Amino acid sequence: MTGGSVGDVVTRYHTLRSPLHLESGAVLGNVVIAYEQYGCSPAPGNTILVCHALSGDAHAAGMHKGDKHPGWWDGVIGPGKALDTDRYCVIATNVIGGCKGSTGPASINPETKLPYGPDFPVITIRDMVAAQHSFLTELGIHDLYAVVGGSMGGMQSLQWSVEYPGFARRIVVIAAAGYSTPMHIAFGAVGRAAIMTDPAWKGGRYPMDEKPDHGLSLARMMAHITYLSDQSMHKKFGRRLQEKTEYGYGFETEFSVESYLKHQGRSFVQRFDPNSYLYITKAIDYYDLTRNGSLAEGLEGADAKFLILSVSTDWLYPPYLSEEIVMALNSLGKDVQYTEVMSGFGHDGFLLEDDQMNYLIGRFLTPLTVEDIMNRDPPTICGCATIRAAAATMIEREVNHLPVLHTDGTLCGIVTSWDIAKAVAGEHVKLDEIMTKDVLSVSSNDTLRDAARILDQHHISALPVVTGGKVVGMLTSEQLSNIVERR
Ligand SMILES: CC(=O)SCCNC(=O)CCNC(=O)[C@H](O)C(C)(C)COP(=O)(O)OP(=O)(O)OC[C@H]1O[C@@H](n2cnc3c(N)ncnc32)[C@H](O)[C@@H]1OP(=O)(O)O
Ligand SMILES: N[C@@H](CCO)C(=O)O
Repeated sequence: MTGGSVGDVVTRYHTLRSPLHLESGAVLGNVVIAYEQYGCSPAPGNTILVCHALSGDAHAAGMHKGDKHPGWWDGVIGPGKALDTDRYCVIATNVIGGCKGSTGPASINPETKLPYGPDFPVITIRDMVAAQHSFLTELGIHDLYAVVGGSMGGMQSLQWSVEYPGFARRIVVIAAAGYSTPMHIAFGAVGRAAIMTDPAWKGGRYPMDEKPDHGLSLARMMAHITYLSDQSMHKKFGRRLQEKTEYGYGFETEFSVESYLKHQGRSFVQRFDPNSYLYITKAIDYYDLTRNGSLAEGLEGADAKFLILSVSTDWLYPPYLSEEIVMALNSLGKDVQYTEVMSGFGHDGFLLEDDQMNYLIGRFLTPLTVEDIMNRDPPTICGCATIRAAAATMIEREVNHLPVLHTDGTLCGIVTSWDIAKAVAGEHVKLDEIMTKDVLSVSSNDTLRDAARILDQHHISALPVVTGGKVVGMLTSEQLSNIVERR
């Protein structure tokens, strides 16, 4: 699926009119939410909220003037892309606790006129979602077509489904989990230790021009390894040596992977605040929808259609964590679709596999309808015709089903090749004697899932497509199976 870009964009800022009552019991006032809005104007049922991962922000798509890279999910958001801005209003926000415009530890505490630093209250994924909900309702948005997120964004998506059941009709959870595993917590702990043991950290009360960048850089270097895969690292770096760029243990050369990680560490400290890293990784570690006993109990209240996606080589959020979500949702009878995306990129695959993300998310958000695959010129037969004439038409047009029409062109029945075989055995002559009069049909904008459900429930293999009483097409189980094979 290709598509255009949303073009030049700007980040906007909204100050919440009401204070946030956080899960810890703390109250956070004067909360600013940084956001970007793309595509259509928000209207009931057309707004999609995009939730970012650990180091993401509100700049999900388009270009900021002067930047060399677009927003972090530009490949999936835009005209004709999965998050189709010709069809939807797409909004991305920066989470509270972040450092890209929304209120976080680096924001000025109105009481002290100094950065909050360690005085910033502990925040959770639930608090992030509550802030998004307050923001949206203050913008006059009281429902969502979908919430879409990867990694920590996927945790936010899941939280949306249980915190505000029914507010969002569709929930997309990518490369995520219903809880943080001990391994997640372990990586978070080492990253936080790297920051807090940096002498420049000063208990979190560091001057903004003397941040513990060394510790933050180390935290990012380690975390970034978890976003890649053994396969992608072999391919990207191998054992290549390259000229040393800076400290390299005194050797004249260093491995390509060393240089890459140092680059990622260096560029990360330019755009991220160490205290935000502490608060957000802690929020990720605290995330646990199983805390009331099981994931199924944690998801019980959810009211939405779900798409769960995992990445085959993701060893930070391995597919089993997504499969657990799917099994929990299935056990609750929820409407859930699941795909393991085949990718060598590891966890960050959800940021790189644009074609697969566009296809899978696009098909879920904007499902194929009957009109997309129906036979638009189906042969029909008049109810006054003979069985012989119907048989001849089926042979000539190589079909097994014929919608039967009244003289005014409206549908009055359907006859199948099996009906005709029975008729010949029973020596019937008139169509009226053998056709099915109580005809099941679909409309052109019904989804293929709904059509497939009718075919399956009634053990039939074709459905006339009817608009205004007139037959405008024909959908057969063969067309549906062709679609499945092409997927
Ligand atoms: C998901 C969210 O919510 S937002 C967060 C998304 N953004 C990030 O995580 C930023 C850091 N993460 C990344 O860059 C991720 O790897 C991705 C998925 C976003 C981008 O992946 P890729 O397109 O494969 O880029 P890659 O990871 O190779 O990094 C490319 C950069 O590394 C540099 N690089 C590549 N190899 C080397 C090397 N051997 N030595 C030094 N630098 C190197 C490139 O020059 C390039 O520099 P740039 O950052 O100035 O563009
Ligand atoms: N690499 C992305 C995904 C992490 O889960 C980020 O830094 O946010």
